Amino acid sequence: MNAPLRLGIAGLGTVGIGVVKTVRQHSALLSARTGRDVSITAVSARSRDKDRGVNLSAYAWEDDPVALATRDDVDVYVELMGGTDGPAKASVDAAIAAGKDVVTANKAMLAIHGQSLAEAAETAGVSLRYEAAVAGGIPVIKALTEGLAGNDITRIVGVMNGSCNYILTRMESAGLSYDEVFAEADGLGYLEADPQLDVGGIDAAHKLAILSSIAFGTRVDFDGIELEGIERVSINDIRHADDMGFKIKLLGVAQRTGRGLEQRMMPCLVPATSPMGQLQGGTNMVAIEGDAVEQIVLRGPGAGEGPTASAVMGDVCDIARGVRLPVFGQPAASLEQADRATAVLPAPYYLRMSLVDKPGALAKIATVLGDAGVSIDRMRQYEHDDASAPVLIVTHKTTRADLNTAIAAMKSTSVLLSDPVVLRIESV
Ligand SMILES: NC(=O)C1=CN([C@@H]2O[C@H](COP(=O)(O)OP(=O)(O)OC[C@H]3O[C@@H](n4cnc5c(N)ncnc54)[C@H](O)[C@@H]3O)[C@@H](O)[C@H]2O)C=CC1
Ligand SMILES: N[C@@H](CC=O)C(=O)O
Ligand code: NA
Repeated sequence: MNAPLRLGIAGLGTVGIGVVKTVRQHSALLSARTGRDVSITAVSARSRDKDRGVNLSAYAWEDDPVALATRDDVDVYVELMGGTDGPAKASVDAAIAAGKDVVTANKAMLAIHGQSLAEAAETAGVSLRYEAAVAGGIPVIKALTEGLAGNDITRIVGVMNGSCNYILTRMESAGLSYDEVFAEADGLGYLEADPQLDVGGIDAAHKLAILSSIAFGTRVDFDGIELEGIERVSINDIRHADDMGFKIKLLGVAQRTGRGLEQRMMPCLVPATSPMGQLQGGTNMVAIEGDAVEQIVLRGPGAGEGPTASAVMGDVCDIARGVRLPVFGQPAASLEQADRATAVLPAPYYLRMSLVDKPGALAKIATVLGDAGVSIDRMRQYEHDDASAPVLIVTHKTTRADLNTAIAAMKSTSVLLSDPVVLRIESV
């Protein structure tokens, strides 16, 4: 048996306690698979006295995560507190400076500080691993950095926030409004402490930024993501989209467009019968497309004690086995600063609009679309109420620029009662 691998764990919440339980339950399995005894020597969290349902008395306690990260009897610092800066960042910096390997689940920190952390870790010759940070229990980081390393990755598309998928699918199945389901999800503890991170698309965008960097050899660029949350998705949008054969998903898409990198996280339509369209509740799904492999689809739990601990322990096992990889799959110094590109590639779009119920209103809309070069694939008009007529249009593939031209022209026709809802349709 080789030297033991000693963990120091900062953060004893959902993920931290999951890791403590896994290390205990699977000690024989971990040593059989890695050839080393994997054990915990010290822990840290905000409150020492809190009952976490697990006896922690065998471990040394540190109030300060920086002190934990630099202890002589800690080989791997496991950061499971969260937060972009503050103690998480300070302690990871300290661990790297002290020559410790680091495992974290902190997507917010990596999405903002990924480049500098990767450079520091690689300069210090230590590992910085983060499988739990993206799509929880799904080994998507491992798939990209290792299994698909021989591919030129062409596109990543996925549902990466379980809370948003839960809200959207629950709205549909229960026929409830966004506000009602948001309150329900909050009550069930499904949302982050700051729910805006979930419903604003920010958490999912953090994850997309990390995946893009590995897939396209670029520096993590969270600010380059075109971002829109799910707060404005109404039950009507969900019902009408369903009527046209689509589901609404908070979808992340990253792809190379020429020399630029396009990154989007926003509500999109996907075919109702597609695997992505059928994704229910808090499950995540990521499709990766590469020139050699064509497409692979990974699906599984994106959050929760067990799935996240599973991902953390996968990283710990690699470190125990001596597997060392550049943080983002290639040396951080070689990552390119990509130009930002917006959605230039054409796609079909879905438009929902409310028109004045007067003769010729629909004809005016069709004319402005035609004038802008936007071709209509399908159209549906619903029973009108006293004053307005709801209309749905699915276009053929068009550029967002041409569609914007058409929408601007629509607004000056005086037949629109409110701004149209515009959603891109993605093929997955
Ligand atoms: N809960 C989940 O399913 C997932 C969580 N993550 C990430 O894992 C990390 C941890 O998440 P959870 O376990 O859900 O959080 P949590 O809120 O359940 O637990 C956080 C723990 O960190 C400790 N902590 C927070 N701030 C601290 C500070 N300043 N000093 C010392 N201790 C501090 C708290 O006392 C608590 O023990 C976050 O980065 C989160 O984004 C990633 C994937 C899934
Ligand atoms: N809030 C996140 C938790 C895991 O990253 C989600 O809902 O997916
Ligand atoms: Na993962």
